[in-house]
Amino acid sequence: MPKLNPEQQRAVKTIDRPLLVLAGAGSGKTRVITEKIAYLVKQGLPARHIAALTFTNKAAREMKERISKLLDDKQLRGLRVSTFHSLGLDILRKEHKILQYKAGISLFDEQDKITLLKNLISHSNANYDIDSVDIYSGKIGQWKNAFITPEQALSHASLDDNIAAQIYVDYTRSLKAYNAVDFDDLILLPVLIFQNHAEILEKWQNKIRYLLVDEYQDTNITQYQLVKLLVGKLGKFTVVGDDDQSIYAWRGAQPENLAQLQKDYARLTVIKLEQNYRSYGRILKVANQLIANNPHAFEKKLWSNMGFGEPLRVLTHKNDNEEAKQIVSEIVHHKFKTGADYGDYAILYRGNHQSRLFERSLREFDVPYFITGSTSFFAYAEIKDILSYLKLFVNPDDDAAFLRIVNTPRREIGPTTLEKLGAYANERHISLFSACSEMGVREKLPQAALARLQKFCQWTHKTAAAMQTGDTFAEMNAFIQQINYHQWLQENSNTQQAAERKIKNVTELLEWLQRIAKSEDESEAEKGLDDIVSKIQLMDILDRNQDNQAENQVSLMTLHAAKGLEFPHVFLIGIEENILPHQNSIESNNIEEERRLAYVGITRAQHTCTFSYCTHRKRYGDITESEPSRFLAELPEEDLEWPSKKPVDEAEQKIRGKANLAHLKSMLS
Ligand SMILES: Nc1ncnc2c1ncn2[C@@H]1O[C@H](COP(=O)(O)OP(=O)(O)OP(=O)(O)O)[C@@H](O)[C@H]1O
Ligand SMILES: [Mg+2]
Repeated sequence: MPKLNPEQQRAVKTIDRPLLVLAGAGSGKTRVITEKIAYLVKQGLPARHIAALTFTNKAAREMKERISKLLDDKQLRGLRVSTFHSLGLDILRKEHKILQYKAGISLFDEQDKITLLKNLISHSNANYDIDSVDIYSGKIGQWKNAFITPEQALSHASLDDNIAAQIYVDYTRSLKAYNAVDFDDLILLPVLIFQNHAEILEKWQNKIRYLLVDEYQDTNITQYQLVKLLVGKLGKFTVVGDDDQSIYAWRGAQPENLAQLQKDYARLTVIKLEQNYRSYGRILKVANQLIANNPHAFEKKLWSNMGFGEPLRVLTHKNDNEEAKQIVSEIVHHKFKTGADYGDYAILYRGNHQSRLFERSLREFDVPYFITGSTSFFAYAEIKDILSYLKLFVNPDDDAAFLRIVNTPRREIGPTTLEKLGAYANERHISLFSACSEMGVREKLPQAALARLQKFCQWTHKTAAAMQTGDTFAEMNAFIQQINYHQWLQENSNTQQAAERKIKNVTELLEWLQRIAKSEDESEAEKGLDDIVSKIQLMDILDRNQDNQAENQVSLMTLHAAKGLEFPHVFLIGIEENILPHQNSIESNNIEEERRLAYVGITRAQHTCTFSYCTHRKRYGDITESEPSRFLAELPEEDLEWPSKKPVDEAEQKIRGKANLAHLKSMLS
């Protein structure tokens, strides 16, 4: 490992006061975090008192890996390196009683949330509009991220937001009735607990005596509250971030949190790192010039002594099919010429849908690849089914799980029955499962239908008990047999092949669950069914298939997913108006965030960075004309190369015109 530079060393050794490391891409911020953890342990602070927080499981995993090279197993024991959300889940699972939650809390994902909201809307007499369900859902998320409770939302909401605020109140009440929380609650509820119960806060402050946060610019208001509460007045923390890489405003991120730190902690030390160890100088120069077009609250410099490097290429294509083909063929040739590994290449894009044509070309060329964040294993119906059963065993009040599997496989429990049951449960503010055993429901449902429901409930109880007391995994296999699930999959698949694939997925899920149960984990010794289920639920929501990439595969991912990573060769594709910058951002005049995204993309590159755009592209079934992104015109002309001159002279002229204009402007100002 090369030595840390003096500023990095200062950052590692500053432990007696709050510290902010504010620095550009590739300057070693994440490295400071990992080295600092090792330093703290070697200074005598046991690892179990240290927590490091990141935003994705992938980042957490990478960080753990880096630290394990610096410390041995014994020194590492109890170290907490996790996402904000899994720390929140941990707190909630230990302290749920204070909020009158029962053990076995269910975690609702976005789809569960929408289903619940729709259900509330359809059973309510209030003036709710089913077509606005996405808007309500978004609003509720924004409130939770801004640390606004339902009561506060209701009393402060504008006329426009009033209905959403009412739904927020109902939604919160229903979640509680189902013993469920949503993703945003994983931060919000721990903050509420800490704010209202000093003794619990003190316990956690004692547990976590030093806190480190990576990518701090992406914290939202509620996350900042959590950090503030945990570190207390002493402010034993290190946070690192880069305001130019703030790309989660749409999820409530507040880059202002960087400035806020200075106001909240008078003793805050700010360290800036200026040397970039990742990229060739030219890549850095191009990135710096692009981001200079954004206003800046903090002045940062960034230089590299890795050598200047070749000009960055801009490839133009006549359509998106060609783009995919040519880039894949470039990669194959380049690899052949230089002896690089496929793992050295990354194809980055603005939206997930852009990966499709590339996948096809990669397969045609027989190039191994890995897509981060594509359709998740957890999105498969059979996986959702089995997980819903398990969720229901852990928490019978989980209505989302109940509805998913009460009639899968078929039990002759139809929509009319469920509708009547739902109306009754809603009236009484209880879960569907509880409603089945109430006296009052007898008047609402035909006897035969109710008998079938009750039979299902009894079976659920019995199986859940067996799973909790007996051999969990043997019981899991047993229940899947009892419900004849494999046969049901056979009957409900179009081909034998599809059925086999689904059965294989189920087997894989069971193996995975077993691995989770066995995996040694920082803070938990016991691994009951509810532990396993909550772990896998969070994995599902956070990860969406970001799991173990094999070596020697080309990486495909969105710019958002690429944050924090680095690759020798980067292809930034679809650098076109309405894609990057995204159409929505153009319409809402939010170009700065798009520029930061482009900056994140360019700064992932170590040796080469190639841009590519098309003059025509298929959108919504039609061929439409595409214009190169305005960001290309903001880049220094002398550092770009346009190899494919012929077919698009005109477009290039246009860009060069703009580039000259930008150049002139920058000279004049
Ligand atoms: N002092 C150093 N000497 C040599 N290499 C270093 C040094 N510090 C960091 N590096 C290397 O530089 C690269 C970038 O470091 P790191 O990922 O920590 O940067 P970062 O500031 O977190 O970047 P980003 O803003 O993209 O998250 C890594 O490959 C890291 O190993
Ligand atoms: Mg980093």
